[in-house]
Amino acid sequence: MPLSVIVKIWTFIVPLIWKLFKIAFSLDWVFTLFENPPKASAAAKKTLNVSEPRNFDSIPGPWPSLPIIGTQWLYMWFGPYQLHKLHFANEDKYAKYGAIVKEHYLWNYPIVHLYDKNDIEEVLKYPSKFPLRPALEAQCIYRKSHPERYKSVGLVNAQGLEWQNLRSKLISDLARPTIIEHTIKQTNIIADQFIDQVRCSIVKDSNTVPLFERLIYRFTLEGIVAIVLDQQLGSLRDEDSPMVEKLMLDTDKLFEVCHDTMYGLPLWKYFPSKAYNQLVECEDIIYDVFAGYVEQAMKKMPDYNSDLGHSILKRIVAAEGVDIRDKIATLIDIVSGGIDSTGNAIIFLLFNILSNERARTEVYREVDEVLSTGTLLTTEILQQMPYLKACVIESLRLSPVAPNVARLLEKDFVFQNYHVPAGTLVVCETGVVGWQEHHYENPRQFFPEGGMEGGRNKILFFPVPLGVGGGRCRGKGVADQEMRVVRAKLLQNFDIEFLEPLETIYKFLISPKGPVKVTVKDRF
Ligand code: HEM
Repeated sequence: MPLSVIVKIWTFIVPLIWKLFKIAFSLDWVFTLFENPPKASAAAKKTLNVSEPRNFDSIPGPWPSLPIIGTQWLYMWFGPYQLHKLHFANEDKYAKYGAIVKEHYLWNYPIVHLYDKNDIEEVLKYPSKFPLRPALEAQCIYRKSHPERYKSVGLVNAQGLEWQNLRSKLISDLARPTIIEHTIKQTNIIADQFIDQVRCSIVKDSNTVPLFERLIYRFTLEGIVAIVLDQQLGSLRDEDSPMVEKLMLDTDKLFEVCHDTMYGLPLWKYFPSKAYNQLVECEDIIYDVFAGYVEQAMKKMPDYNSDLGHSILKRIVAAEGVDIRDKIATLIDIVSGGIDSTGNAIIFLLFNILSNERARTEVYREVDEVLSTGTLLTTEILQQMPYLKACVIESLRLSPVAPNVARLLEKDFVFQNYHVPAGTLVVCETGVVGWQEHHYENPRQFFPEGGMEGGRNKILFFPVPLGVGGGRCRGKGVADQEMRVVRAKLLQNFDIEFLEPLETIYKFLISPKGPVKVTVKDRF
């Protein structure tokens, strides 16, 4: 056989057989067809003027962007990604396309993902008067259609001057260290009730605690209600509290439906969809419960004017120049923003510590050294536990709860030598940055020493898990305090084992996919 025929067979037939083999065993090939054209060859690159920013349209990303649905097909039943696994999808896009990726939402609206630490820092630290955050459209529509309850779309959705007014008048105290320090006694009381409730829930022979994660969310709900609303719901004292159970399910569901209405096809705009109806139901129930608390507080207003003390509720109720509807909505946003976020972070923290032999030993050593049974955990005592603090930082890096922060650009930027115009929606993928190998050795390993003084985590800007700049999370102090107190008390009292690895699911936040299976044994 002539050599040319052999070469032809080799270059044509063999790849064809290989392709057929791939078709038979996987559908991955379908997606490779839709990826952007191959990157320029080295020779072609030489001819490019690298100092000239490249065109916005040439930003790499999944392809094609179809009429109307853009690249949303990626998340449909036949696509490679799932909306409830968006955190993995966003990591995969980084691996496939690099540090900047462009997708197209409905009507081909572009969304740019940023994966470079410096680009992200540039966006989040931009000295903006009013950082522009994309609002939850379905929630805004619901709130606008209820003017008897909502004057505005609420703190988490408001923009510009309206947002600044709400933020400065209503939630600046939430981040004040003196106020947070004052709330630590309350957090201790709630944490002790939580420990008692865990103890009562241990199943005798197996030492398992059914629905462990629900107990954690009850703790964060009770904690935030005590700190922000000066009340106790009593759900950690009374096992059977249907109202609290409903409230927790509804705040959890609210995150899920916000996720579905934000990332899924917005059919709810045109038809009365299930997701939108669920959003309405959750908002109604949460509103009714919390409005009741604020009304009770309002009745005591004359006393409040004379002594606001350290109470966040009293300060919010007494704030001048803000409509009462905005006060109620802000209290709702604070409380619902603080339950699942901190609850998820506590579960991830426990899992990361207890499934790492070195961290587990060190943490128990520190707890035993610093705490004796029944100690009230004060800010000073917490400061004597640097390893605990480092575990919180490291766990938020390894298992971020809020894996990205979105902004609408206020001016033109150049990222990765691509021109990105003002008005573009960029998603800063802070979670993926925390897993990048050029920042961390073994980034998938839990390594709390990295978060300690002089440790490797210094290279990243820690506040990112809770945002940076003007729009950052104001609940950081509350979350940090709750995480440290409950974890210290849990490990002071119990030997805990996770029976299975934690699976995660994306419901606006990254959450553990329950049930979380643990065994819990009394240490003393
Ligand atoms: C580990 C737990 C938490 C995480 C990871 C977290 C994360 C975040 C993030 C990433 C943002 C957006 C920041 C930005 O756009 O730059 C945010 C905003 C917010 N968080 Fe948190 N958060 C946590 C706990 C809490 C708690 C306990 C509260 C309430 C006490 C809270 C209340 C809020 C509020 C009210 C906002 C909106 C601020 C605004 O729009 O001005 N968060 N949070």
